[in-house]
Amino acid sequence: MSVIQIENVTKSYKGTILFHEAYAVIEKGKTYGIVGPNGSGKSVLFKMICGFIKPDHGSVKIHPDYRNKHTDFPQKFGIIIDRPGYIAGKTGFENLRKLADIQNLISDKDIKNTLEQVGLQPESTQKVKHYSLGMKQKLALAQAVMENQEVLLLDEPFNGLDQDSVQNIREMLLGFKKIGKTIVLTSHNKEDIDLLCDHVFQINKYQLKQIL
Ligand SMILES: Nc1ncnc2c1ncn2[C@@H]1O[C@H](COP(=O)(O)OP(=O)(O)OP(=O)(O)O)[C@@H](O)[C@H]1O
Repeated sequence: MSVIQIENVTKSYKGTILFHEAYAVIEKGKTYGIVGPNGSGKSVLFKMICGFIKPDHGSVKIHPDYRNKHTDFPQKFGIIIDRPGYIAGKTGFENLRKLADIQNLISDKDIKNTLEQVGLQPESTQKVKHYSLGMKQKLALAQAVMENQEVLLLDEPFNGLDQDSVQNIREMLLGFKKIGKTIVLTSHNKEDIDLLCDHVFQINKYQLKQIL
């Protein structure tokens, strides 16, 4: 079953072409890597998948199981795109609790378990404004996965992480893979891509070229 179908998508900004008649299919339960140089359109692709921006032509089709009746944002999707806007004066837990309150699907304990899973201290009183880059990244990962979403769109999930943390997050994602989640991620690190991905699309000449 295909979760996402990118069909004939063309997108440009002020005369800069990013995609021209691009196609790709994301199948349920597989892990995909999207690779390409800086500025090639990986984040823009993720934003189109999430319905935050529209293609100029063509379409991004989301399987009905994941369509949301009320918004363009698909349901059962956990995402990292750019850096989430946190409330700087609150702790990691408080930030996640606020986000979780939107759907109210998970308990405080679930949030704390997720913080621990990504390598943050659940009970820490440190405010997010004092977080390091890597800690902010872990918080972004926590918000993406905390609700046990079926599909994860992760733009540069390993950004800013130290080696042990990279290992921890790789293992977390491999665990998600094992239980059948669908994962689409970008990384500039070939090792992450080789280790995690079943399939790889490379942005090449405005197309999504499947290289694995
Ligand atoms: N809202 C926008 N308005 C104008 N240009 C934009 C907009 N959003 C993205 N772009 C441009 O589109 C191009 C692709 O950006 P994108 O962030 O998708 O690249 P990327 O492949 O994710 O890069 P990186 O590897 O550096 O993260 C860039 O040149 C960027 O400046």
